[in-house]
Amino acid sequence: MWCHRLSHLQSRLQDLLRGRVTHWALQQSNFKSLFPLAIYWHHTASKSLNCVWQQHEDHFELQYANNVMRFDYVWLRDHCRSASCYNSKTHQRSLDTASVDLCIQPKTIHLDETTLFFTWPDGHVTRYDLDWLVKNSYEGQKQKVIQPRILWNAEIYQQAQVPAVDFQTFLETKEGLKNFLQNFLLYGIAFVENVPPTQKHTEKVAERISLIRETIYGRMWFFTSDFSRGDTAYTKLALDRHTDTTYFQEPCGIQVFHCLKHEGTGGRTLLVDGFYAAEQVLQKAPEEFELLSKVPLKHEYIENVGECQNHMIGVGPVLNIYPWNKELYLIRYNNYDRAVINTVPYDVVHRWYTAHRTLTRELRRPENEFWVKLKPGKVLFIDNWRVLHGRESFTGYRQLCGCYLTRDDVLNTARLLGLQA
Ligand SMILES: C[N+](C)(C)CCCC[C@H](N)C(=O)O
Ligand SMILES: O=C(O)CCC(=O)C(=O)O
Ligand SMILES: [Fe+2]
Repeated sequence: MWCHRLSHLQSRLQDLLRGRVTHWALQQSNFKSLFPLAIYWHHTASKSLNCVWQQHEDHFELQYANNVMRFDYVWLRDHCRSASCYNSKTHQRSLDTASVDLCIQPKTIHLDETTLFFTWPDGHVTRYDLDWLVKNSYEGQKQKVIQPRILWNAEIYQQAQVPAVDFQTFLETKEGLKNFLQNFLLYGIAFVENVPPTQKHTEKVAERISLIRETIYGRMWFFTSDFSRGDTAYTKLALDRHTDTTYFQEPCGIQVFHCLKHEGTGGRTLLVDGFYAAEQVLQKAPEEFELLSKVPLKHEYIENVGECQNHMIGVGPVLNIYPWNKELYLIRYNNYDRAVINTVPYDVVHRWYTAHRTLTRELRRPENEFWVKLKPGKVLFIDNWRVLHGRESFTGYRQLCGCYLTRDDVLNTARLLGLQA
């Protein structure tokens, strides 16, 4: 932003020569204090408001409600909520951001009660409520989590005694739905019980909270151990903990399981909170956590069984975190479907394997394993971006039905019910 600084400095020097300096602290003679523009802190008249601000050369600084916030001038112009810049009916920006001068600076700034007024060089006025700025500042967001969660191991989950919601209550009441979603958001798993054991009823349950995500497995799927598809899921073999569809660019957000029938032994479902395990890695070996969040890998699904021919590739790190607050939002963990690692130099690969081992060790701790036998009538929702699932090998005839859900639509439902998601 040199254009900014130079032109500003020039006009300041001109002001100095003409003796038109207003907010210029001449008594401060050290070099550093001469050049940053704003030396002058503006205090509010009312002491109770406790707000001070300063107009710097390239940003606006605001201290309010125990926050120190810095705002870029283009940002301040871009977020203008005036009628000509923002359509409050559609909640969409009308302003063409590309028309804003990247060196823009306000001509004047003033505070009236709790509203800041920025007057721009063309005379346009932007107003911001102080609380809106606090809520929407980077500094404010950085300290907030996007989604509150309760991380669990088997004991924590069992002690929490999270109730399952009844089928009728879930379908017919807003509270039933809201309680269910709140638990799902907090723990990453939730159950609906007393569901008639059919595919149609399972679909109804799924549709109560989201659109169903159709994939190569269909919309609603129904499977047994007939190897009708080229994947170990369609056998009687045990499956170690994993998340599904790691080979999609966006892995499916939620998985719904309903066991419609099992005449035989074994076949219990294993659930592990991947975020709890990742948190242990962060505590014990932060540099390994960081590596797992930085190294991108491929997962792959290659199928060639009968009519089913598919080749899916998804790329991304094992741990996905928001860069501004480091919050974990997606774990991609499937050792069966992990593709050849060919995107990483050998020395990083070795460190990656070490980090992956640390995470695997945490995921495999028996105290982190929650085992449950799925029974007809009990529908399980799993946050496939957080909780890993697996199964014990089994004997006999076992039918499972379910579907994947689009994460956006589940969160949409939750937000409309007033939940933080
Ligand atoms: C659930 N359903 C049986 C339809 C699909 C199974 C997908 C299995 C695959 N290995 C994965 O983990 O993504
Ligand atoms: O058979 C099961 O219980 C689950 C298999 C599985 O991992 C899947 O279908 O995604
Ligand atoms: Fe799976």
